[in-house]
Amino acid sequence: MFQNSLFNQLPEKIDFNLPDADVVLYNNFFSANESNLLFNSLKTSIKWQQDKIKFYGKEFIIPRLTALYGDEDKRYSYSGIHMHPHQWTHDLNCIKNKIETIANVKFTTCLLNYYRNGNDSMNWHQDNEKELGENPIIASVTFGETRTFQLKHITKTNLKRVDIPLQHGSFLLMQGSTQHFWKHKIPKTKKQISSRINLTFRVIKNQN
Ligand SMILES: O=C(O)CCC(=O)C(=O)O
Ligand SMILES: [Fe+2]
Repeated sequence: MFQNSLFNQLPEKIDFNLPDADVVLYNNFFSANESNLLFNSLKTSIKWQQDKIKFYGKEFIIPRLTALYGDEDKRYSYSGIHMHPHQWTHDLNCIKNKIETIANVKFTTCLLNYYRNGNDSMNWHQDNEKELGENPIIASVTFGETRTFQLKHITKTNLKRVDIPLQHGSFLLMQGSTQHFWKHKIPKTKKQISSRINLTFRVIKNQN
């Protein structure tokens, strides 16, 4: 306990005040100790897979590993990949409960990304699938290596790109009109870096 209180940094809230968006970052939302434990546990216990996507008739291997967990009745499709969720685990429920106190919603689904090294990445996109509803709320948690999260306004090209380093134990919350007006990505880096686990909690509306 003493060690924790001495060495752990306090959570820090940063509101980016972006036009047409609501993006807030909490650094050190999870303590260093909690983050280390969760990183190691998720790395080995999550059922990671590597998917292929079809783009203009050609197949591409996605440059990262992914996994879908969540409520059993909530399927999720993105980039032509249809995923059926695995059941919530103890780790995921702990993380979900903690972020729900801030986000004020009950998340139904968690899409996880495992970036093995600097060559793994995610291209520009908006999380605006129709099952996420009109104004998607996306809660993004990072464990492991810091990667840069880039945001770019879709129509106001005079606005500068925003680069946000997402650190071990951080929690980024995107909501409101963010997914209508801004796209985001995780670029590759030539730096020799180790792996990062990202969890994006989402609310999937009722499906038939
Ligand atoms: O790895 C990240 O921080 C971004 C993940 C993301 O944008 C997504 O899963 O939709
Ligand atoms: Fe995304």
